[in-house]
Amino acid sequence: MVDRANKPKTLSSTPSLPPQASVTFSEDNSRVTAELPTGESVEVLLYGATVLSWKDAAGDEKLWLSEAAKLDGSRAVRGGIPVVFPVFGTAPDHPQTKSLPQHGFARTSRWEFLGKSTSESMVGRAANELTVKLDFGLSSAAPGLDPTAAASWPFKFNLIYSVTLNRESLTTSIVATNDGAAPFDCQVLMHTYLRVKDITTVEITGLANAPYHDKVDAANPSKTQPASGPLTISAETDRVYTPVEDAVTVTEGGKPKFRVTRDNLSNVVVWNPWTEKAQGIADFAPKDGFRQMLCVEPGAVGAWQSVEGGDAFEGAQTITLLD
Ligand SMILES: O=P(O)(O)OC[C@H]1O[C@@H](O)[C@H](O)[C@@H](O)[C@@H]1O
Repeated sequence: MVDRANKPKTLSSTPSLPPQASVTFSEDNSRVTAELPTGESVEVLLYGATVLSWKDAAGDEKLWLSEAAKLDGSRAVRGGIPVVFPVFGTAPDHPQTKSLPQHGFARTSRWEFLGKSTSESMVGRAANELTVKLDFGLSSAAPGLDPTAAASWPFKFNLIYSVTLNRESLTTSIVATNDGAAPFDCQVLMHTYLRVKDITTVEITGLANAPYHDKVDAANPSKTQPASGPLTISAETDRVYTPVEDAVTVTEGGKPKFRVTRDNLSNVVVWNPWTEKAQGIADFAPKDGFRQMLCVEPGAVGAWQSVEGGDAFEGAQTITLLD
């Protein structure tokens, strides 16, 4: 074989397809799971469009889910991220929503999976820009709508709920459209159960000077968070904050763990049932599981959002992993 001085270089191999996120359904079509090629994953139950699980590339779970949570559509899921709409808690004095069950009907309706969008077309993007978005829908005409909703809330509405997984964050966003002529009032909240290792070493910052409604202290509910020092949890805590800042940070053992950023959601509820309350919640297990959870719930619940016919309310949270 003649050795040529200017022999052509070996052709680089044919460009392979960029890595893609996978989206799969459970056999019974009750759940959809998305996984990035780098290993991060999110699992959503169509019942409630409830995010059940969010794992990082190492497989570490970021959300708390009760061992006794019902996942068969018989009741709202205890854990993960239930969607609260159109009422937070109950509102006996609010004529439009007074007949609705606690936290409304979005978390007890079966949503439709509308589709996925991924970053697969974004050739050349860095691995940390990989993303997959799952869209879910629920409307007043949907077959999966909780029958109590149709009976108690006679408005024409359309909800789109999107769950977006990135390598280091999870975003959930909602668009609530009024498809009818009559205006409706609503409240929206994402009831996120964050998983922690030991609640006694958890600190929450980003609430300085925030007014809050203390649901545990019925006699004296209107308070303000001090200007300095983090919030720590050492007893039943159930507070509706109206923070000045648009993000709260959760640290554990002195290390930043989660940043929860709100977009057009002016409140954040901080909830931990602690010992006695956890005992009384039938689907809360194990009973000392309150030590491994902290609810940080971005929402628009301090006031009613009035949505005119043809208009929409939009809000989102992004939870970023800091550790
Ligand atoms: O038991 P549920 O309906 O899921 O509600 C759990 C908690 O949800 C929180 O958002 C409320 O502030 C608490 O008051 C409530 O106890």
